[in-house]
Amino acid sequence: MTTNGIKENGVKKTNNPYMPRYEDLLSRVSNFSIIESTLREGEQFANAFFDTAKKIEIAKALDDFGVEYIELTSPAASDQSRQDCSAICNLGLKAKILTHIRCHMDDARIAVETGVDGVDVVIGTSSYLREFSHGKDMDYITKQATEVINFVKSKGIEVRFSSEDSFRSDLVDLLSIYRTVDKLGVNRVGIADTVGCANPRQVYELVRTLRGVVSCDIECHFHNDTGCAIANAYAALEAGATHIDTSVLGIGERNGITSLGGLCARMYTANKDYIKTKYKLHMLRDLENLVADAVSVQVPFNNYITGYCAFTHKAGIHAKAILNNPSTYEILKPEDFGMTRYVSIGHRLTGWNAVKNRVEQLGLTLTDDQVKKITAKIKELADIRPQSMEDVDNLLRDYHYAVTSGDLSQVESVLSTN
Ligand SMILES: CC(=O)SCCNC(=O)CCNC(=O)[C@H](O)C(C)(C)COP(=O)(O)OP(=O)(O)OC[C@H]1O[C@@H](n2cnc3c(N)ncnc32)[C@H](O)[C@@H]1OP(=O)(O)O
Ligand SMILES: O=C(O)CCC(=O)C(=O)O
Ligand SMILES: [Zn+2]
Repeated sequence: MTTNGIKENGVKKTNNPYMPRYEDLLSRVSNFSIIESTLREGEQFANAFFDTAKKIEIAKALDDFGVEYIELTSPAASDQSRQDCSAICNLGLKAKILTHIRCHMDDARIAVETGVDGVDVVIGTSSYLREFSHGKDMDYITKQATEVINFVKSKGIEVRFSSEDSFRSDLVDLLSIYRTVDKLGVNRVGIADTVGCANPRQVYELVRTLRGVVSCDIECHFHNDTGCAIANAYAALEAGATHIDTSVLGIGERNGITSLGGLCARMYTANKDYIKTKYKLHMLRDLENLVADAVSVQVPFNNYITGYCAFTHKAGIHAKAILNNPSTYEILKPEDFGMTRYVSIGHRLTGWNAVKNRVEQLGLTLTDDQVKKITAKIKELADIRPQSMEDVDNLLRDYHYAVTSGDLSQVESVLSTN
């Protein structure tokens, strides 16, 4: 690794603190592609059933959003899956269309006839899957992969080879098969955290090691069983991965994979302009609603970007600062995603600055001292039950009316404890 003042490849580096570090040169956080797998991994979600029309609607929406690749269910899964794959290939979308198959010639023969731009080939390399899934050893896998890859390449379309359950596979086996398929000329190799066991540090190390072994692109696929799917995707990009698999709302087998929206949120913090230029972020909400509806789930309340409270500020200390400068408590700008900010004031954690802002929004005029008094009243009421915005607005209007009337008994009546 390059570090200042340390010899690398026999060359002494100068001790310049501004010199780019090796890690920075590896990083692809500002230069990566999304392989959107709602129509493949997402179809493995427990609730998912997409008919042809729904698949086409989702594929078009993903294409509009700007993802670079759309991955579809294996055409070997069923006759309708094969027909749907061809139908989506015929849509003439900007995104490249991929399908995902087992490392098997039977599947490969069907896949190349669908009109896809590329085929994602996968086979398990961990001892679990070698023993209990397909039952093949590494020699057999290598032979089979060679045949399938050469066949797909002979059709002039992209091919990716991926090792399922990469993080529970033997590192020597992994690097050896990746090196072999790289030499065969695959477009990408894939690393898959199939069971969601990996953490960002392990991901960084494996991807960085692989980056030194293959010259092709590196795709990564992360399951979210232990909550690391987005962080792992970020770590992979930092280590030189070029492609990340996502699905809308993260739907997939078990509790799913890196979500498209979550990845956008994370990458926005790394390079806002890059993400804003590449993807139509304001379409995210409609895209998520489309998929949520198709699989009969609600968008989670705490979803990245589009969760109902993702841009709601509540505590008085936050509200004051947000009203002065939204960057104080917002790393994502809601307007960049077609969302709006909301300051909630009808509760006992509110503060006079937030209430004053609401007073001004309503076009009322109160002194700071008066705002503080009515804030105390809001808190008193909210100690009993939360107040809706309408409740608060009515109270503010009543109080304003009372103070402008000059009738002290009316003022006291508004402020008094009932
Ligand atoms: C981690 C992942 O998500 S990988 C992608 C998962 N996607 C899918 O499974 C797609 C949907 N699947 C299907 O429709 C079916 O499973 C099919 C059509 C692929 C296969 O169906 P079947 O022939 O009935 O086999 P079944 O599903 O019971 O078992 C899988 C077979 O593939 C073999 N296999 C499993 N993984 C692989 C692989 N990556 N490469 C080659 N063969 C494999 C298994 O050994 C087993 O073979 P067997 O028939 O000799 O026992
Ligand atoms: O093909 C791949 O890389 C990933 C397959 C998959 O869905 C997984 O391993 O979880
Ligand atoms: Zn998966």
